[in-house]
This record gives sequence, C-alpha cells and structure tokens, in this order.
Amino acid sequence: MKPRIAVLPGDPSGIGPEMTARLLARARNIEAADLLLIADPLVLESGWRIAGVATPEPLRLRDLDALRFEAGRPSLLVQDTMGGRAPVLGESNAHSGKASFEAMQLATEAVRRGLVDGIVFAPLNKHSLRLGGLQHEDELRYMQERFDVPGFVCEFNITGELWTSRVTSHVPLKDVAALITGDAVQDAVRIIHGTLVRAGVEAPRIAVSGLNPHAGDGGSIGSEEIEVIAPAVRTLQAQGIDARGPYSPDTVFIGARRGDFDAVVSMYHDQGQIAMKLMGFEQGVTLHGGLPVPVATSASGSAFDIAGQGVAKIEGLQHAFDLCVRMARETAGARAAQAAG
Ligand SMILES: NC(=O)C1=CN([C@@H]2O[C@H](COP(=O)(O)OP(=O)(O)OC[C@H]3O[C@@H](n4cnc5c(N)ncnc54)[C@H](O)[C@@H]3O)[C@@H](O)[C@H]2O)C=CC1
Ligand SMILES: NCC(=O)COP(=O)(O)O
Repeated sequence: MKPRIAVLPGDPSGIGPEMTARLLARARNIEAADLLLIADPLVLESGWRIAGVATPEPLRLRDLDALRFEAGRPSLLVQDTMGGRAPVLGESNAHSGKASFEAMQLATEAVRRGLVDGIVFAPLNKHSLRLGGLQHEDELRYMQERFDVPGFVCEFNITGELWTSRVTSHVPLKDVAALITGDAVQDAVRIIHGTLVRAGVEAPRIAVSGLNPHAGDGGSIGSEEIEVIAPAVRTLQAQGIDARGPYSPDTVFIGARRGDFDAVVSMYHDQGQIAMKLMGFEQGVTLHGGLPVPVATSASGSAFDIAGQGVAKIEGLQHAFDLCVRMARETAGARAAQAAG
C-alpha cells in the first residue's frame, strides 16, 4: 500500500524550499508515496528557482476537504501566508515563522483526520517559529499536544545504524541537571528500546551517558551518575533491557562508532548531537519519537548562511524521507484494513 506523506518545505527563509525542490525532482520520491505538499506557492517557487530543477506541476487544492491524489505528481494544499511577497532569505522573521508554523498546523490536522500517514519537513527555524506563534518548547512538543500523546516523547537522531535519544531536549543548559531524574532516564531508554525492537533489532544494546565530565569520576565531579543514572540503569537491566553505563560522555561515542552499541542515550541535546553531527552531518536524520505517525526531518538546520546559494546538500532530508515512507507503510496498511472493514 502506498503511504500518504505530508511534505513541508520548512522555513521559507532558509534552505528548506530549495532542498524540497531537489527532493521532489527525484522521480523515485514521487513514486514512493502519495505526496501532500503544504506551502504557499511563492515559497515553492523560490525553492524551485534557487535549486534550478524541474518537478511535476502539483495538483492544487483549496483545503483538506478537497484532498485527492493523482499518480505522478504531488498534491499541493495552497497556503496564503506570504502576503504576496517572496520570502526574504537568510534571516529569522515572523512571516516565515508563521508560514512554517501554519504548514505544521495543517499537517497535524491531516494526520488527525487520517488523511496522511506521516510527515516529512525540510529544516525549520525555531526562532522564526516562535516569532510566528509557536509557544511550545519545540515542534515535537507542539505535535505531542495536537496528537493527544501523554507522557514522554523524544527526538531520535540517526546516523547510519546508530540511534540516539535524549533525556532533555530544547531547554537551556542551566536547567538540565534538575531535569535528570531516574524516571526521565528510564523514559529515554525505554522509548528508544521499544522503537528499535519494532524496527527489528532484537535486543538493542543501549549505552547511557553520564552527565558530568568522566561520568562524575567516582563522585568527585558531580553525583548524578551515582544517585540517579546508575540506579535507573540497574532498574532497566532488571526488566530485561540491555542498558549499560553510565559512560563518560566524551568517550561513549568511541564505542558507539566501533559498533559496540545500537543506541546512545544522552542527557542533553549537544552531548549527543555534537558527536552524531561530526560522524555524519550530511546523512543525519531526526525522527520524532513517540508520535502516532512517523515525523522525520534532516538533522541539519535552516542554514541561513547559505540560503539561496543553491549549494545545500539534501542527503539527510532524503534519508528522512526514506525512513518516513518505510515506517508509514504500516500506518497505510492499517488505514486500508480499516477502510475494508
Ligand atoms: N530539521 C530541522 O528542522 C532542524 C532545524 N534546526 C534549526 O535550524 C536553525 C539553525 O541551526 P544551526 O545550529 O545554525 O545549524 P544548521 O544546521 O542550520 O547550520 C550549521 C552549519 O551547517 C551548514 N549546513 C546546514 N545544512 C546544510 C546542508 N543541507 N548542506 C550544506 N551545509 C549545510 C550551514 O551552512 C552551517 O554552516 C535553528 O533554529 C535550529 O533549531 C536545526 C537542526 C535540524
Ligand atoms: N524537530 C527537529 C529538531 O528539533 C532539530 O533537530 P535536533 O538537532 O534538535 O535533534
């Protein structure tokens, strides 16, 4: 069953629209799924012009009630958010933030109504999203609320075969230590364990990072490892999960790169992301874990510094698209079964 995927061009002022143009210029992507583009045509035109590629003319739709798909070309849910002006490139601004936030609102609405099986978005810019009206910690926490998902959700960053989850995400560093609780550590391990098992990894080997330099060095550089993280790891082990650690944050990825682990759980965003991005920035994928449908994007961001130059690489977005399509086949199958009664 072909999945239906909403595709969002990301922040209009960044490299998202040009990346989206390149993605859709690859015929295999148009064939892999029924695609619902959600964008102001002015944003798409800007991306298409910069990328200098030709793609099939989309089928224009007024609203979600009119949704239909035609083989060989994407459908386009037309937004009117740019006020008739092409995006200003290379800066955060409320106009672009509003356009990308509204596209996300429409995409989540399409999921809620069972119209699409997954979402892929080109890079967003969090500051612009805030200027455009987002009040949540980030887009994941916004979608969590829209999908009525209780409890813990978490970004997974994926490079090659290696996955990471994180105990805290888009919060100021000064707040991190207080958020490292036994429950939160267990949540971050369980969510990635469950996802990897569903993806076919029978007994995922999960390394848990410490918080402090050298994982606290026996308690001489902080006590979170002894008081919080190690007990959480023991609890998980007692439940049959192959969690190990806490490991020194600065070296845990040495073993991970060697293939010792399937996943690393980090305590905060940059602990995992610096390592992951150095190991494979251009292929990196972010998957939004814990949601009812796959929502994926590139690990790289809006890159205002190169927006409009036509040099943005798209491999991360391509990997995100491929992963989303693979995962969404399951949702599409369930949708078909339900329709068949
Ligand atoms: N997928 C998404 O929605 C993501 C969004 N972001 C957001 O992006 C914004 C900017 O984040 P930064 O930390 O500055 O990172 P960034 O990834 O936008 O840029 C970092 C550096 O990498 C280069 N770069 C990024 N993507 C590239 C690509 N596709 N091809 C070639 N070079 C590329 C940029 O030119 C820059 O030098 C923030 O608002 C952040 O929250 C960050 C990561 C992922
Ligand atoms: N929602 C995607 C995002 O927040 C950017 O990815 P990450 O670098 O924070 O994992």
